[in-house]
Amino acid sequence: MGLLRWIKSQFICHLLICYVFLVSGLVVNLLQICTLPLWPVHKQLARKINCRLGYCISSQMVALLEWWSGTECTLYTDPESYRLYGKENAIVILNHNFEIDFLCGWTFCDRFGVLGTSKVMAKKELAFVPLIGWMWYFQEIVFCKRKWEEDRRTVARSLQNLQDYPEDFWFLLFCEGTRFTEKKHQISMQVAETKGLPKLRHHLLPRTKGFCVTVQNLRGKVTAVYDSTLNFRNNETPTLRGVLNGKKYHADLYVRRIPLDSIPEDEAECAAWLHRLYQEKDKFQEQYMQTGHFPGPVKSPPCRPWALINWLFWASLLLYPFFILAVQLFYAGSTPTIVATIAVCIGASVAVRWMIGQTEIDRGSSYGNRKSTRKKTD
Ligand SMILES: CC/C=C\C/C=C\C/C=C\C/C=C\C/C=C\C/C=C\CCC(=O)SCCNC(=O)CCNC(=O)[C@H](O)C(C)(C)COP(=O)(O)OP(=O)(O)OC[C@H]1O[C@@H](n2cnc3c(N)ncnc32)[C@H](O)[C@@H]1OP(=O)(O)O
Ligand SMILES: CCCCCCCCCCCCCCCC(=O)OC[C@@H](O)COP(=O)(O)O
Repeated sequence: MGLLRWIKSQFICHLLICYVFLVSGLVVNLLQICTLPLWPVHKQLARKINCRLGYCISSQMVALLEWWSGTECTLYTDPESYRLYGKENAIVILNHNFEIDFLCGWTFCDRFGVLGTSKVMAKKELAFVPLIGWMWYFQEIVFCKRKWEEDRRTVARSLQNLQDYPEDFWFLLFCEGTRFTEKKHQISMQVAETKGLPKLRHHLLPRTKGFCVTVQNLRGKVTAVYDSTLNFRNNETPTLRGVLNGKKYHADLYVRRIPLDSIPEDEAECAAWLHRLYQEKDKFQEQYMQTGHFPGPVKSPPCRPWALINWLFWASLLLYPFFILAVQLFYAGSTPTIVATIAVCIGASVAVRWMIGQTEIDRGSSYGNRKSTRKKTD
């Protein structure tokens, strides 16, 4: 093992990275709370400030992926579409097979300058994840309970709020609604069979309600759907824990730009359109499995320095007082103070482990583990 790899795998490095992340995150969350009085007075300014504050948190994770683990993210797309990325509002559709798929998504957002404004339809449970979930509240993320009877109104309302959003944004939808597992796949294919739909090998059957309501409510604001298919080279199974340990992964993302105007307005047709899209996505994944690459030319955006600069800023601000405190404690600290400090470190470490646990598929929800049935209200 090289020296650098050994250093990256050391607990003390993880502790320092997580310390910067936790403390800066709390500071940012606090600053976000301070913007609350601004919302009724100057909503657009409050939104712009919150985008930049949010960037301070999410870009630290991007920096971890790009600069710490050195993960390579390659984009397969056509040059015509490439010119528009980051310059228009878009709905992004992504497969949901990997623990760090959201992080690769964030990396591309950063490279196209839309990380601060990036949005997602997220399960409600994530709203309670410290720092990230709290930050999302101020970034107007759309939360859903994955219970359509309750979501249909709240989701539509949150989407309508984005109609006057002042900056370009990407709205991410994992239409499969949950991460891929063999069991969930098997069950969703039984559902596909009862609906007379072709079987998918690499995807769960997409849930169409969220997509249709998104298209309906963002029509006029969003100009395109970016159909994105992600995979990792050499059958890598990336984890956030691996990224923190400095492990390098190789992500390949295939993106097709589809004008929103070409998506049917009628709900049933829109749902059928999404099913067809997933059948195509499945073929792209099959091709990737066979050949090791997606169709289309490679047009990767360059890595930008801002995520690293942001991390260096927070690190220089927060690590110096941390070291002073540690030295003072070591030389002059009383036993109770030392014990209390160690307890705080252990607490912070447990908190970060819990947050990382949220990304782990093995600890995922049971959503999609059985066929859900719904009373026909629509
Ligand atoms: C150039 C570069 C391009 C791209 C770069 C890539 C990305 C960057 C972009 C942005 C980044 C932004 C942020 C990223 C950061 C972090 C994100 C992290 C995580 C958040 C993600 C999540 O939390 S995913 C989970 C939440 N989201 C969703 O669930 C969305 C999808 N779901 C839906 O749309 C659902 O419809 C719903 C949630 C709106 C409602 O769900 P509900 O279950 O109540 O109803 P459904 O209608 O869906 O279900 C009933 C119907 O489904 C059939 N059924 C039953 N059982 C199953 C089964 N097991 N599988 C499939 N289908 C099933 C049932 O028969 C019903 O059918 P009907 O015909 O009656 O409708
Ligand atoms: C630089 C700092 C490093 C510190 C690491 C702390 C990181 C905490 C990150 C928490 C971010 C949580 C985002 C999780 C996204 C996710 O993957 O959600 C899963 C859902 O889609 C579907 O859930 P499920 O139904 O369970 O499959």
